[in-house]
Amino acid sequence: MSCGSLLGDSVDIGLILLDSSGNIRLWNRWIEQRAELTAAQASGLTLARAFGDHIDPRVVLVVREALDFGWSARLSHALHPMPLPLFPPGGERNERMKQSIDVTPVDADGTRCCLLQIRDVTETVRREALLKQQARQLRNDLQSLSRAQVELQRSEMRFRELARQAPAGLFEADSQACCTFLNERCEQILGHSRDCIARMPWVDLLPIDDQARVRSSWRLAVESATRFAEEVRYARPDGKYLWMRVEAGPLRDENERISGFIGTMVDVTEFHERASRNEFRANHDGLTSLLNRDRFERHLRAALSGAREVKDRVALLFIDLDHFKQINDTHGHQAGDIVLKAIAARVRRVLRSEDMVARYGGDEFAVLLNGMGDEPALRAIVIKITHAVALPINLGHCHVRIGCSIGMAVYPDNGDDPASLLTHADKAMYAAKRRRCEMTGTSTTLA
Ligand SMILES: Nc1nc2c(ncn2[C@@H]2O[C@H](COP(=O)(O)OP(=O)(O)OP(=O)(O)O)[C@@H](O)[C@H]2O)c(=O)[nH]1
Repeated sequence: MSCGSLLGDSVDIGLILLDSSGNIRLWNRWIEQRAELTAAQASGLTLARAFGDHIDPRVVLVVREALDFGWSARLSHALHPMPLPLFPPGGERNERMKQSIDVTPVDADGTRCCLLQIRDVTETVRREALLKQQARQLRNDLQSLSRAQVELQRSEMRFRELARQAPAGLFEADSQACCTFLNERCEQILGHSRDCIARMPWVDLLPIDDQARVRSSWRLAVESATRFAEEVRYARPDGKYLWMRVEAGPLRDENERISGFIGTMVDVTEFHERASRNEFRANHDGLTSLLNRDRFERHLRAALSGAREVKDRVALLFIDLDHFKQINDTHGHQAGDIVLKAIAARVRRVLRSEDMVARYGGDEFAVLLNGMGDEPALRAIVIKITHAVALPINLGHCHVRIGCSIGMAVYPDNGDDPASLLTHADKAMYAAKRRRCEMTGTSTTLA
């Protein structure tokens, strides 16, 4: 074996040396393994004869140019995908190897020969294709990302504008109720700038007495991942006092963990005040502000069932003004109203705060005394009320005096339900009125 053959077999590229006539002189082992033709079989043949018809005509051309004009050439895979029919060693016949061929004129013993250096670029081509595919994918991903970024910016702008114009206060807070976002309306409601309350728990702005209750309600919402909803009192720094409805729902991160709350603050002061006014109106008499008949009877029912349980006593007083009509007739209806209001205030004043006083009808009042049952104590209260009612009432241009008749009923002595106690007290009141009329004639004492 020649030194050239030895060298040729030890390299990891294909080497073919053609003499000046284009006949094969060297055909290394690398080629043997991929062409399935031994060096001995190929020796002296032209490339076309050695490889048959499957050879790329460009190979023949560049070999001719190298031999005739001494030109070098490269047949790269990109332009000539498979110049020679070479196959991966041990591979299938249909898997032709991708190659690049350097064609170089060389001088051997004073004659021009041509050397073909053939490299297997199958793997390089495969990697290139993979890289190209990855680059394409990356480009697509980048495009989607920038589209998503534009969309995100747009939706952020949309949200900011919506939040700016929202009629309700919008806020975001962490699990400790510290605000991480507040819109303009929130600032207006709270009367604080965002910077001033950012990162502090909004609960700390509430009146001290309410903080513990609201804080524990917030904590409960955080722990159970449920909605928070509370109506809270709030004193603004400018001294304005308001009611706020605060509602918030949990926000979850990508791992479904609660990352905070997003919610609304709405000024419901007007609604609240209207509701309290309505509630007051539904339960109180418009002229005297005492309880109305309906509310009084509900209190009476509740008091009786309570007394029944603890075996207590309950007293009911029925007060009717004497000859009240004469005040209306003499001084006018407005004067009558002044008298009714004055009497209501006086009766209220002589009783304990826990006693209930109601305007029961036109000039009738009812009193409910819990835990009061013994006759002397009741008599003392009746006398106190009678004296208070009898004091002169200033009508502006004159004073009037008016008397009253009082009837009483005691649970359980005179009945054990509201109706029988009210009937008893009413009858007792009429009996008292008869006695007073007998004693005083028919006159209402006018000053
Ligand atoms: N000013 C005024 N008068 C009222 C009001 N409600 C009822 N009245 C009048 O109260 C008067 C009650 O008359 P009566 O039931 O005869 O009572 P009285 O004049 O006190 O007569 P006796 O109970 O028999 O002593 C009527 O004239 C009603 O019009 C009110 O809200 N304001």
